[in-house]
Parts: sequence; structure tokens; C-alpha cells
Amino acid sequence: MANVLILSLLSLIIIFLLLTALKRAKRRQLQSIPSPPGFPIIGNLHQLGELPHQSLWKLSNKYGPIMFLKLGNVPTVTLSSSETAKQALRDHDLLCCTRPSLAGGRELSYNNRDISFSPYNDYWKELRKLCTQEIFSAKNIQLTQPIKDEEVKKLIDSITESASQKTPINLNEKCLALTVSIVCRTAFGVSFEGTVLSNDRFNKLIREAFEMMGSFSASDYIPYVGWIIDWFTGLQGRREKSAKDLDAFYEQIIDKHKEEKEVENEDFVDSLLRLEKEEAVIGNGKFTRNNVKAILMDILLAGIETSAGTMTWVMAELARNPRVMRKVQSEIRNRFGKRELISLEDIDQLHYLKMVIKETWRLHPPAPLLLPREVMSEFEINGYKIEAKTQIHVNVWAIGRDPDTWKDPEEFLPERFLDSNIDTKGQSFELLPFGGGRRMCPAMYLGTVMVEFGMANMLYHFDWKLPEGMVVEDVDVDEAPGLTVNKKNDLLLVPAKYLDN
Ligand code: HEM
Repeated sequence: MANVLILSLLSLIIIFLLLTALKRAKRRQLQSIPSPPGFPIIGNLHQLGELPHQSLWKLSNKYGPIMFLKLGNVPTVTLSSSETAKQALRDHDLLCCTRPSLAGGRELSYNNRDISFSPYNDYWKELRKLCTQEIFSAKNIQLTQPIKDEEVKKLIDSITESASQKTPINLNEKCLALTVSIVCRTAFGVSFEGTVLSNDRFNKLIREAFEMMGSFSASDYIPYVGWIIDWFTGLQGRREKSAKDLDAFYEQIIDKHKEEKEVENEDFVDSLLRLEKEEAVIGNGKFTRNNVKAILMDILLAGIETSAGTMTWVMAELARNPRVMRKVQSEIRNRFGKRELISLEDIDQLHYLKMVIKETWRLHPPAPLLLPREVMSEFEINGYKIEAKTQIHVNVWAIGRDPDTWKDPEEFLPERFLDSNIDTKGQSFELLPFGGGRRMCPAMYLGTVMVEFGMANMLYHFDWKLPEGMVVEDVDVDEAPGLTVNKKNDLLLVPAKYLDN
């Protein structure tokens, strides 16, 4: 009897000790997300480099798919695998779907009055609903298709001219010109031509804006003195200039809209101006001219660079992979014979083209770290605790190169999507070019349509050759810094007309 008692007591003690040890181990694990060592004050800021998504990818190869960094005094977590991204963007989305207020975004978005940089609140919900109904809906995309047809025809005409002279064209510029015209006309009801800006100045303005929004500003991370660093480095001055130049452009768009509106009924810009006139209260504040301009900024910047950048990357990868170029062109040409325009309806039949675009997004997601999120209420990923106020960066660029998910990740191989149900709608966490969860891109359909429609026609109407003296190996995939990552060097290709329609 005494033996049984002693045995039971011993068992209880052992169970108690085991439970305490387990609890301690869990607490220890919760406290220490793997993290590269940093310096006092700046923490890990110096490790970000010019292209943070690439530096963070290299670090995550060493420290793992969930990694903690101290950027100055800001706790930051990066997620670099589909599994950790899924936990943040799906399982705990509601706990981390606000945005941190960062200097670059704040300056260019009239103090976070747009959708992208707005915190998660009623204002954001109402704006997102308004924009979804008025411009991102499938119905509106169908309604504005004639405008897209017209703009693509103009693009084909201008490339035909270069083709007749056998001169190389700058694909970055052509693609941007197409998306600017489509977005200005379909969303704002005005044409871009005739604004104060030449195409060249506009391209520079847009690039600068993205660089400013994507720049890691010292004032965001180093309290009290950070702004002095930004002032000395010239970042503050550049940001202010960029905001001022863009402001002048939006004012002009609003004036032009009043003069040359294309439709009778109230359009999107009219709705915004009406809200301003009525001094409507959205969220907690009055809707003013600054709100109108912040929203124009969002549509313009979020819409044009992402789509144009994708098209340029598609063309760069095709120029580097002639086998894929031939195959995608054969698909379009064999299916449709002689055509003036490959229409929106035709695109559904172009399965290989869709795979080429997906493969491009895998390797070149336009926003490689999505937009930063901030934790509102603590939660756990892989057993690690992530505290409130931590910034989260989902490294979709790294996820696209994860050898645990993708075979031969560095190879451009659209066929990998054959018989695969991975899509870009935010549920396949291996491929997130539009992000996921509540903050996912609301214009995924519009963006996809612009890219597929533009690409189908450019590939149908023209063969694309490298300029004299260049070989396939010379086509680089170097990246330019910024919130969206574009090709650093111009992509120059010589078009040759396929058929004389
Ligand atoms: C190929 C085209 C596009 C790509 C790849 C793309 C990608 C993205 C990404 C990655 C985000 C951030 C998502 C996140 O943080 O989880 C985003 C947000 C956003 N995008 Fe797009 N986008 C594209 C086209 C467009 C277009 C055409 C528009 C508008 C005309 C647009 C408007 C927005 C807006 C307003 C947001 C902010 C959403 C929010 O914070 O609630 N995008 N986009």
C-alpha cells in the first residue's frame, strides 16, 4: 500500500515537473523568434540594403521563415514561407490588418487618407467599398472595355511605326504609357495626353514617388533624431518635392475632368467631388479636397506601375527564354488566325499566356514585401508570440523562390502551373502577387485584365528581337529600389510586324 502511494506521488511529481518544463520551454520559445544580431539604436537597419526584399531573403535562409528584426526601435517580423504567410494573412488577418503610419506613405497620401496607407477603420472600409463598386467591379471593367480596346490599338499603331523603321523600343515606357492611359480614362474619365507632364517627366515622377514610399526613413525608426538624418540625407526634401509635384498633377486631372468628361452620368471623380462639396463625413472626418487627391493618388500609383511593371518583366523573361516566347506566340496565333485585336473574351482561351504571367509574378512580384502591416493584438505563428505594434513584412519575393515549394525555383518555367490549382486570388499562399486577407489588392481583376489584354496583343502582333549585337544572356533582371520593384535597366527590343492586317 505504502509502495503504491509512493509510486503515485512520484508519478505526480514527475508529471508536474514535465508540465513545468514544457511550459518554460514554450515561454522561452515565445520570447525568442530567431533574429540576426543588430547594433544599439539602429538595430538591424543597416542590414536592409538597397533592395530590402533580397537582403531579408538572404537573412531568412539563415534564420528561418519567421524572423525578428529591430529596425531602429521598431519591432519587425518578416515571414518568408507560404505556411507562415498563411498564418498571418488567413488565420490572424483581423489581428494584423492595419498599416503602420510611415513617413513616405504619409507625405504622399495626405496623411494616410487613401486606401493603401489608411489604418484599418471605418474610413478605410467605406472607401474600399466605394472604389470597389465604382471602378474595380467586373461590371465596370466590362463597361470600360471599349476604352481599353482603343488604347491597345493606339499602342499597336505606335509600335508598328517603330517596326517599320526597325528601331528598338523601350518596353518600360510603352507599357507605362498604356497603363497610364487606361487608368486615367477608365477611372478618372480624362485622357493623360495634354497634361502638363511629358511622358518622360511623368515616368520620372512616378518612379520617384515609389522610391519615396518604399524608402526606409530614419524618422520612422529612430525617435527624436531620425528626422535630422532624413534632413541631412536629403530624403525629406525629395519627399516633399515628390508630394508637391504629384499634387499639381492631381489638381490638373480634376480640372481636366471638369472640362472633358467622357460620360453623361456621374462618374467616379464626380462622386468624389460631390462628397467634397457636401462635406460628407466618412469614418470620423469631413471629406475634403485632400481626400479626393489621396484617392486619385492610390488609383494612379497603385494601378499603373504594378501592371506596367508586370508587362515589362514578362517581356524580359520571354526575351531571355526564346522557347517560351515561341510557344506563347504560337498559342495566340494558332488559336485566332488573322485578327485586328485579341479581345477580352478571347483571353480566357489563352492558358499558356496565363501560366507565363503567373510564372512572372512568382519571380517578379511587383510589391515584393506587399505593404507593411501592423499587429493590433498579439498572436502566435509557429509557436512564437508576435506582440501588438510589431510591423509585419510578408516577403512574397522569397516565397516565390522557396525550394521547399518550387522545384528549380530560379528557372523560368511556366509549365510548372500545368495541372496545378495555384492561383493568384489570395488563397494560394505560395503565390501572392496581390497579397491576401482583408488588405489584398481590391483591383486584382482589373490589374490582371490590363496585363493579359496588353500582353496578348503585343505578342500576337509583333515578333520581338534583341537589338543588334545583343545576345539572350545580355538581358538582365536587375531590380530598381522602391515599394514596387521594376526592372532597373530599360528593356529595349526591336519589334517586327507579324501580319499586315
Ligand atoms: C498587376 C497589377 C497589380 C498588382 C500585382 C497589385 C498588387 C497589390 C499588392 C501586393 C497590394 C498590397 C496587398 C497587401 O498588402 O496585402 C495592393 C494593394 C492595393 N492595390 Fe493593387 N495591384 C495591381 C493593380 C492595381 C490596380 C490596377 C489598382 C487600382 C486601379 C490597384 C489598387 C490597389 C489599392 C487601392 C490597394 C490598397 C488596398 C488596401 O490597403 O486595402 N492595384 N496591390
